[in-house]
Amino acid sequence: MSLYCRTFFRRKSFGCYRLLSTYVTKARYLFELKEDEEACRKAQQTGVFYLFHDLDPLLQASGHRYLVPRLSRAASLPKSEMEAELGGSFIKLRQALFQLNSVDSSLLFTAQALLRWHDGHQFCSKSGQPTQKNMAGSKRVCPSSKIIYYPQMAPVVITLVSDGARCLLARQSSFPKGLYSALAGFCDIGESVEEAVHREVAEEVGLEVENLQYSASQHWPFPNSSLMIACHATVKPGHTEIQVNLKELEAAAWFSLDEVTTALRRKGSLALQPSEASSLLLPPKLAIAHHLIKKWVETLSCSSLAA
Ligand SMILES: NC(=O)C1=CN([C@@H]2O[C@H](COP(=O)(O)OP(=O)(O)OC[C@H]3O[C@@H](n4cnc5c(N)ncnc54)[C@H](O)[C@@H]3O)[C@@H](O)[C@H]2O)C=CC1
Ligand SMILES: [Mg+2]
Repeated sequence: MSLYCRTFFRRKSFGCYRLLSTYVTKARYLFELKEDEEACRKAQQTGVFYLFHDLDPLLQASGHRYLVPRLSRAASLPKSEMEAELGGSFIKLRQALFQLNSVDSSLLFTAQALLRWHDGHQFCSKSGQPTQKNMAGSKRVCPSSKIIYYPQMAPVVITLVSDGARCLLARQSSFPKGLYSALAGFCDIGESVEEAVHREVAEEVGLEVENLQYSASQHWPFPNSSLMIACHATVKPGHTEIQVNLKELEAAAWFSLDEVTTALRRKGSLALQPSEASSLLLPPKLAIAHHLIKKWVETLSCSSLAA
């Protein structure tokens, strides 16, 4: 269901009619499912299911894409029988990233993150006793210590640093060949987003940034659940010399608008053709790093056109 549905309908409230958008109705319904075990049980009878095996979703190949079957009931069969019966395979989510549409990938990201969290929180860290999941899967409770555990995301800042004409991209040795991304790092406990951005940039490339601007955020399930907080920032004029922290990064460099624009036009998978062996590769559209880089290109292109 679209979050921005334009249909409205009437609901009686406090003796008068109030307009509630379908988005608000949906949000209230999801809240009810988290709180009301019986409502959730009923919803499961008519709801649809995504199937996972060891955190890998069941996908059906369709040309160059993957479709995500929505099943009307949960079943429990051995893996191979399930795959044969449903005409699909359980595939690593990371491998299928390029072949999923954005709605499916967002739902699968959330579902996988939730399953992983439940798997890792079977026991209370205080009493050592087994915890119990509520019907909606939105929390786990320890009957002995009464502690309630809620699914967590680790805040991560991701920053595209610019010197006005170029942007700074970096790579880790684990990245596919040629791939460069924006600087990312986990927030330390007690830190604000601003402090984390300043520290991460200083730590990873030895630069001080200013003019911090929040751009967007994204839930990212790999390797655990992170809330990616994406920002733009600039370096102080004349202070552009990079000192790469080789414990964290393999390389970092400044890239021109032309280089980045050309790389953005390159489509498809993260594998370079032999003829492009030395080319710059950028993160896929699904990743918030891609959004940051695209936004930087658009802003810079507009300002150079206006000049
Ligand atoms: N969606 C996107 O566009 C992008 C997402 N990312 C994600 O951002 C995350 C952080 O990026 P990195 O450069 O690896 O972070 P980082 O620069 O903070 O370095 C990772 C190291 O930080 C430490 N660390 C501190 N708190 C941690 C925590 N809560 N969980 C795990 N390690 C923690 C560990 O020693 C770890 O080796 C990664 O999980 C990566 O998948 C990174 C780039 C792009
Ligand atoms: Mg990092």
